[in-house]
Amino acid sequence: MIKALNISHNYDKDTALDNVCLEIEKGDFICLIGESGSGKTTLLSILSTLLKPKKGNLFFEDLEYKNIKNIDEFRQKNIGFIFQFHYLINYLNLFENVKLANQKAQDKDILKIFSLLDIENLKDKFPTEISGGQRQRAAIARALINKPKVLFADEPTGNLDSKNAKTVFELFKKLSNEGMTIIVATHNKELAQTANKIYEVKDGKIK
Ligand SMILES: Nc1ncnc2c1ncn2[C@@H]1O[C@H](COP(=O)(O)OP(=O)(O)OP(=O)(O)O)[C@@H](O)[C@H]1O
Repeated sequence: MIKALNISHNYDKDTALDNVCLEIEKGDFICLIGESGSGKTTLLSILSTLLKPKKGNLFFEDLEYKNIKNIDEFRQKNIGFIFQFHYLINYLNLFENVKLANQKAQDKDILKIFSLLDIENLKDKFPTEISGGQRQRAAIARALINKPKVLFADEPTGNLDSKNAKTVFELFKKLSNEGMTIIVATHNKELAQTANKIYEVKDGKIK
């Protein structure tokens, strides 16, 4: 699904990623673990096309990223993102937040995803009226509405209690079993065990 060849990156002088090679298969559920500052977010940002690497080559299903003509369309079709902070819009209810991410989405499809995440009864609530775990599930619904081939998540459970965090990882597992490729950066080594592959990032390299 994704192939990274000799990816290096630096922001200023210090190396953030050093010659990383990685192959990710369709349906993989991968956790990137490692100390703060090791390079997880940088790697996730590069793999998800948000950040252009200084060196190396990246392929998505044999298409080289630098040959992608319309990056917005590419992202919309293929890639979903979840961040530590949900970034939902407080003035819109949960249903409207998801609809905003895909104006063409059918109402029934939004409700189906809400039901999968067990938040269908919250569709009319605003982000300020629900718990952190519920907000994060709504952010996941927003990422899923475009049916991404690859879902990236950067510390998606950093704000959640252990029960909600476990639910989120179990959902990732379910989605990967259904064929979605999932790549998650996390500090939580215990939750990382839910994944089918764990890579430790250390000093900008994959150990
Ligand atoms: N925008 C930036 N400008 C300058 N240096 C940066 C920037 N973002 C990251 N870095 C540096 O790049 C290196 C890798 O950072 P990165 O955020 O990828 O690590 P991380 O493993 O995700 O850390 P954390 O677990 O704390 O989020 C670190 O040395 C960091 O200080």
